[in-house]
Amino acid sequence: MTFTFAATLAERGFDVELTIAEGETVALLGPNGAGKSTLLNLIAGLIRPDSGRAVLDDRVLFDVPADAQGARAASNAIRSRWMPPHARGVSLLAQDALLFPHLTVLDNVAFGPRSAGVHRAEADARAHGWLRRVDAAELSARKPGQLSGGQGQRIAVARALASDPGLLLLDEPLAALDVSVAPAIRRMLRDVLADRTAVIVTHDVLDAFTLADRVVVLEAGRIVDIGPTRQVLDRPSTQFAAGLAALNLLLGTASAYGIRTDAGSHVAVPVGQSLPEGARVGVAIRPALVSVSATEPFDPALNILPGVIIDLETRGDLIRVRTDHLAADVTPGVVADLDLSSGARVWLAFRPTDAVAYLL
Ligand SMILES: Nc1ncnc2c1ncn2[C@@H]1O[C@H](COP(=O)(O)OP(=O)(O)OP(=O)(O)O)[C@@H](O)[C@H]1O
Repeated sequence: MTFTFAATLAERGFDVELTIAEGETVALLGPNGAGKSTLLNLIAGLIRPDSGRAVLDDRVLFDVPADAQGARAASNAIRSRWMPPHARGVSLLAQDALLFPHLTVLDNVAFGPRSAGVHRAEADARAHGWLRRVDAAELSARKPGQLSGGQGQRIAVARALASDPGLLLLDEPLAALDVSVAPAIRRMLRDVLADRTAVIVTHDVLDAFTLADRVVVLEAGRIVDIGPTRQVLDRPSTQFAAGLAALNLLLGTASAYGIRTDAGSHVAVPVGQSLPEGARVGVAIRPALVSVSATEPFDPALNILPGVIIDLETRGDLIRVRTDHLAADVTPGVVADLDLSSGARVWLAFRPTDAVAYLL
């Protein structure tokens, strides 16, 4: 069930190419408006690309040559191919479980196989099987109106899988759920996604780590980062991915003495770490390893960068001091002692050995 996809949609500034291996789950991350839903909707067949081609297990979902529209008008020589959504073998699970309100849970789950021509007894048997798999067997006779949010989402997953899709698309499946039920649903998804080809849109880095083999970071309709989950989040190449991983990211160029950041600062990296001079590099630093001073410290052993505080945010026992460059996690006592507040000018320091530098 390898899936290959390429599509452009000029109206939304969208231009993405992606291949997903059989059984692989890919997490799709990106800021609001990045094009995550557009990608899912193009795969599901809910919107048409200007150009592109998508193939799932040798079946062409769409094939729209770049000049198809002009050519059709001119000669009709180049034809687009377009498979309707219901024939694609793709299930899209939306954020809110959209179950048929008048059908029982069992009939909701059996709906897919029945529509595909499977006999009632067999469709019901499959539906019971999926309800057991999502730990919701006892809900089979209920109507959707009698379900909690978490129960509804379990049923929606069972329904999406009952039609045995070659590709499962999940659009923030945990976003609408209470934090108290999300862990159980995440465990269930981990179980059902284990050997399945799937794309999951999420804003939660925990989902990426627990559910996905690979992450794709979209920004402004393009892929800006792609790779194994740990690699992309441990060694981010975009501020967005760094933010998800709660890391500071400095981007720059390797010099003979360390890194020259794009903002013009010099940063020393761990001794012995040699990066080819002139290469593009990222430097990741955990906010907990950054200290804040109100006056410029003098310590040649530290990297020291200036910053202007943008905001202060409580994070458990610590306060995250976010500046225009780096963020630092400090105790409330430090905030009080230094009288830190938005707009204040501060100095941020970290040891070279606490930075991780890597080629981009
Ligand atoms: N129906 C539409 N018609 C025209 N443009 C749209 C439509 N829906 C979305 N867009 C635009 O396409 C771009 C991508 O939007 P999309 O909804 O795919 O982003 P997203 O990554 O899913 O965002 P979010 O995280 O907010 O759901 C945005 O610029 C958006 O304004």
